[in-house]
Amino acid sequence: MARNRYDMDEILEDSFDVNQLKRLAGYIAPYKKKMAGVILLMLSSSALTMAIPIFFQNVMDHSIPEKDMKSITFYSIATLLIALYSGISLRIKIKTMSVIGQNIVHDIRYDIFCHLQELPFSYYDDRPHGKIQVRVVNYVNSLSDLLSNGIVNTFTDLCNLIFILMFMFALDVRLTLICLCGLPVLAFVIILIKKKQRRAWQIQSNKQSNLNAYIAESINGIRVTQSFVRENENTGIFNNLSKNYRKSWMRAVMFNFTMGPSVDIISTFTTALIYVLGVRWILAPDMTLTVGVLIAFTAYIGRFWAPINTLAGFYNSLLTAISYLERIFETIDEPVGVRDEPDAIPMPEVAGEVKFSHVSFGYEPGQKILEDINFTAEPGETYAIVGPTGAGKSTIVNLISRFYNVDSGKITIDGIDISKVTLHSLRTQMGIMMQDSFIFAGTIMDNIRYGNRSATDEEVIRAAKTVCAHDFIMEMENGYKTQVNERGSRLSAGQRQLISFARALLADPKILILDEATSSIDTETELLLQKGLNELLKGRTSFIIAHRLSTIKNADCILYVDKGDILERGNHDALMEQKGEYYKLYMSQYDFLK
Ligand SMILES: Nc1ncnc2c1ncn2[C@@H]1O[C@H](COP(=O)(O)OP(=O)(O)OP(=O)(O)O)[C@@H](O)[C@H]1O
Repeated sequence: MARNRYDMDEILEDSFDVNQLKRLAGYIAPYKKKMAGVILLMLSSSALTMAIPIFFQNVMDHSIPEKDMKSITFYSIATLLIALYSGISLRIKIKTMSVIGQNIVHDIRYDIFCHLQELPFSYYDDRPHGKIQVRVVNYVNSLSDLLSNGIVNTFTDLCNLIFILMFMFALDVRLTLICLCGLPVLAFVIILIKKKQRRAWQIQSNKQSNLNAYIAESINGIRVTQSFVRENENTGIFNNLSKNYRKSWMRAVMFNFTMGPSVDIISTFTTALIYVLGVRWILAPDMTLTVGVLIAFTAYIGRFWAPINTLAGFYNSLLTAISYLERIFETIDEPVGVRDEPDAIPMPEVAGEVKFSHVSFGYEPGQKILEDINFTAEPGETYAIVGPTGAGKSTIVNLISRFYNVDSGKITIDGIDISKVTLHSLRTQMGIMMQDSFIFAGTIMDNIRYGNRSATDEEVIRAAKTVCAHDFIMEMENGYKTQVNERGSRLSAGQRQLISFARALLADPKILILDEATSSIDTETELLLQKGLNELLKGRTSFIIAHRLSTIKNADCILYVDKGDILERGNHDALMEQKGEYYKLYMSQYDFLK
């Protein structure tokens, strides 16, 4: 999917791919034994209930005329027992199938989530996150009914139909043929609306996705919305999207609603015809039909159309589910752009030499963000990357952690090409602090420990102390046990950065990447931090991106990047002497501070 927005529909598949159902069958397979048990149970109960109309026929044609109370009592008790057996079977079916249905839903959702964990940043860059959520939550949920009831009901109803037809044929062939006349009419209705119905559900799934995307975006952007007093405009956009969703849903569901009434109309017509002809045959001089047979037969007609109605319902849910399945499997099939090569080896413990050799990269095909980048950071060196906004600084460090693969050239660590090692072994040797210091819902302790799950409380506290986060944490009501919300909304931007800083340091990495790590920290804290930082940078290869140049003056090497190219390189003094771009940038900040 090229870049998508909340108001852009996703591309709709034209023809239905049967493989999707095969894949769904793969999820159902582990439960097939239990399902078969339920189907058998339901079939036995149906077979028994099927005998009830025959009981009626016998009572009407024999027991009542012959005043045989014994057989009437027998048929009554048998009918009661059969009803009891059906009730218990139904209860077992509902319970078992609900559990199985929810298990399958869980399995599918688990697979999508696992896959999402591996998908490259570019996948998330390209679409609204709400459109991803809707697949994991709503679309998968929508399969639940189909999986818990649909499949078993379809099997049992198909078998029921066969049973019923056998009984009906045994009772009266002519009446059965009249009843069957309705089926071609129903098939014609299905063929007539099938294509439109499928498309309507696909459109509905798109509109639902758009609406979800906008809700997610609005929640994330609520501060900006309220700051710029955009509430009314946003409500208007939401209103439109919601109306579009309602409209698409109404249209899709209208097709579904066509099925039930069609079945009803067709069944009423055939039943009426059966009554008319049946009564005629009863009244005929040769009396080719008895009253008992007609009564028993009409009881079967109801049972004949009931499964057809459920099958039509199943067909509806199948068409609905298919439009969701397309999206679900599309997500699961999304290629993991950055993944371990089949022969990837674990990266041995590194000393920390990072080398870029003729590296070029662009986020989109044909676009160049970095062009022929070359540099070598020796183990333990601190590299600062500076330059104007959008120059490509974050892109360089993202490539070191292999969040994206390079288009050409190579990046090596200690001489080993990073594309040839496992991502896990590579990233566990890096401490990365990105621009958006993401805070997860949980305690502050958990958030710092995210960098190293085996760290003790003491180690967490030591890391926090080093980055000067300890004091503010201790001032909070529960210290390290204080609960913070997702995104850390109750923390200041600087506090969030300090926590992420501690998280990166706790990983005790050989390679440290700090992307704008100190941009929201006040100058006083930064000075304090600098001391701890200097200690920590010792023995680690570090890449620091900073707009505030005072923080990187001591770097071993400063790369001045602009438009994806390294324009200047050297330490602070050398670059100042050069009186080039770095000099201008530094002086402009210096003048500004004067
Ligand atoms: N995910 C992305 N998809 C497409 N283009 C991107 C993506 N991320 C960044 N870019 C583009 O790549 C270029 C370099 O971005 P980058 O984030 O590396 O800049 P930067 O130097 O770190 O900027 P800043 O100082 O503002 O953080 C910019 O033109 C930006 O628009």
